[in-house]
Amino acid sequence: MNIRPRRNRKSAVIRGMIEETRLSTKDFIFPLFVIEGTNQKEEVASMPGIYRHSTDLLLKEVEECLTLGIKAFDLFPAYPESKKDKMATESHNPDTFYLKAINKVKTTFPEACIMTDVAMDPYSSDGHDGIVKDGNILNDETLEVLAKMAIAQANAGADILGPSDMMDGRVGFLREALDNVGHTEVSIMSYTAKYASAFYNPFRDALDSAPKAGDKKTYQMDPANLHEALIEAELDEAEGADFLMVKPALAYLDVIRLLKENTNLPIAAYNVSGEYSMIKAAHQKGWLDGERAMLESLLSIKRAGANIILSYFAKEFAKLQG
Ligand SMILES: NCc1[nH]cc(CCC(=O)O)c1CC(=O)O
Ligand SMILES: [Mg+2]
Repeated sequence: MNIRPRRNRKSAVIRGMIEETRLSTKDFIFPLFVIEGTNQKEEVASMPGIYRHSTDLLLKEVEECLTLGIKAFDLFPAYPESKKDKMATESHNPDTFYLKAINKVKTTFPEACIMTDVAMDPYSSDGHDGIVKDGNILNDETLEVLAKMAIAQANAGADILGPSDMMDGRVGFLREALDNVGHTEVSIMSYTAKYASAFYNPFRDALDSAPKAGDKKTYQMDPANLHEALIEAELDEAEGADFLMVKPALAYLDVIRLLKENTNLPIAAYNVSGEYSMIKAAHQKGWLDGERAMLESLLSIKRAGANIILSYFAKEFAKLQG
């Protein structure tokens, strides 16, 4: 034997030098849940360690994360049922707490990068990402609502908008709507390949946003499909997306790799709520080492080709870098 791969594994120093993939706090976007009120901090039952914050406490959380090196945040609002309707009207009410929270965070911490979510579900009495009519999700009518909320979020100070709804044509529609009102600098991170996944349930608990009837399979992608993601990617790129996202991440590492190899745009991956919760739950049961499982899964997402990772583990990861 003149070739022994184990020689390159013999010490921590050598292993460190030949590491092909390295995670950095700069890779992360930290999703945060926002609720109305003051001095509110509620743990999400199915996401240990993750909270819904009122704006005042959200500012403290953002400040702490900035100190740890996390500079990018994705804000999601949780609304009570009383604020929801079929048309998601509250999403573009200029006085709504979510838009005010975006503005407050951005003006308090101008150095932070603030991403927001463009989709109807947190404000929809149907719990769907689009307008529901006779059990169908209307595509083109939904685009008008998305454009209103996108402009409202851009006006509030969002740096990056994240359309997470999977309506066809929305990236181009939003790009034009934003440009028409002068928001040419606001970026779009498209949820390009978003699958109809079982791993979103804890998020829907956090937002109380589960569909009231039916599922999301007529707009979110079928987990069986890989190449269909390329169709979505080509369209989003042509429509002016600045970043392409794959979601979820761990069960879709092949999709991350495929998109990475087929675009020059940066690729983001969303390490979703269920991926977080299953590691936390197994750790709580003593069935695996949660910290190692976290690091290994985050590493796999980057190794697959993601430039950016949206993850509920972001803060925990940053703390470990210490
Ligand atoms: N527009 C909805 C939206 N935006 C982000 C997530 C999921 C995020 C997560 O699970 O962490 C979802 C859930 C869904 O599509 O039902
Ligand atoms: Mg699409």
